[in-house]
Amino acid sequence: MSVIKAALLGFGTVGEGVYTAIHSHQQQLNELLGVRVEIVAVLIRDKNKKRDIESNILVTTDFEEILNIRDLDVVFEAIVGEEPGYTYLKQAIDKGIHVITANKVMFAKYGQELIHKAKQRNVKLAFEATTAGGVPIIRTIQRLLQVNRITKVQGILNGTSNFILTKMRENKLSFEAALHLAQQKGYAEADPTNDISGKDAFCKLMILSQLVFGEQPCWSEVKIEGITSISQQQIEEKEHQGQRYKHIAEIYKEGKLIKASVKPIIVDSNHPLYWIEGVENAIALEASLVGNITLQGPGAGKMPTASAMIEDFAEIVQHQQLQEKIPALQM
Ligand SMILES: NC(=O)C1=CN([C@@H]2O[C@H](COP(=O)(O)OP(=O)(O)OC[C@H]3O[C@@H](n4cnc5c(N)ncnc54)[C@H](OP(=O)(O)O)[C@@H]3O)[C@@H](O)[C@H]2O)C=CC1
Ligand SMILES: N[C@@H](CC=O)C(=O)O
Repeated sequence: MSVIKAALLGFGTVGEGVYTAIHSHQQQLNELLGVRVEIVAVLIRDKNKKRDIESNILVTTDFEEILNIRDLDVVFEAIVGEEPGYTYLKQAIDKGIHVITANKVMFAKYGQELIHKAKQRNVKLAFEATTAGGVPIIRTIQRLLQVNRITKVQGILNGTSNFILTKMRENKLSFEAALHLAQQKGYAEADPTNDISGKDAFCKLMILSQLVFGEQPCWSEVKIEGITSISQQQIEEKEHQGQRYKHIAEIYKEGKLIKASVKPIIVDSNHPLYWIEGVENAIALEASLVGNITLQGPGAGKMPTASAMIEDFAEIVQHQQLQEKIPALQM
């Protein structure tokens, strides 16, 4: 059986999830792909942290060491922020290594450039995990709605915000207590500023905009509002009126202009997003042929995000195998 060599960039919530998923689903991967997946290296920042990683795996803070691994097939990138993720992924693609990323901050800005680079280099770049955690929204748009013209996307794209709003309403938790819980559960980023300010949902919305419309609106013209100004009292008042606060990201086209917004909206039970609770995300698509489709599922957390990355991985290997059978097939 052939071996696929993989490296993990980052071993936090998501990186560790990918590590666990590869081990727990090795059998399924074997059966599906006819390969054994071997994690050969893990990139981290702090060498002194205790980690449960097999002793034969290279654990390093030096990305060069990973690039120098012979016949490395794929990297799973789950580190934080634009840099060094962008530089590392460029270097990996240049070396002909397939890339799977969860890093939306980096991808919202540099995704197009990396996709272009990957095409030139004939490697695969997959990014399902950047948007809506375990919900297969990227794949749905890419593969299942190729002929449809999508006219509008509206969704709850940040699991942490939705979790906080739900906990404040259902359990009467303070904002701080709910955020703390979201951090403990691995939903919120280590620095949760982007989650609660709306920036995280904005990055995901920009990734969807690129996918759906082939372009993004001018970032500085998009109104971005988070959930920090919503008080417990406001949430309770709305609850008594049968309404809920939902943090909603929306994008549509008006003529040639892309209109986008990210903000809390008060909705009643007639609104499909009223029912989306806790860490769940949901994305409603309006499309020319099919009409309305809503996808819903866990929007953050270790295993849902790892699931998105493993599914990307399976698709890359299958595509690679197909390409080897039909060499003329372009990526
Ligand atoms: N948590 C979630 O539910 C989701 C997260 N994401 C995205 O996935 C990525 C990872 O998230 P998450 O796992 O939660 O984050 P964590 O903060 O839990 O983990 C980040 C990991 O990256 C490593 N790291 C950070 N900076 C560097 C660097 N400069 N060089 C090498 N390693 C580095 C850290 O190393 P060390 O351990 O040494 O500190 C750590 O292992 C982020 O981009 C996030 O936005 C996407 C979808 C869902
Ligand atoms: N912090 C993010 C994680 C997933 O992208 C969120 O809460 O949605």
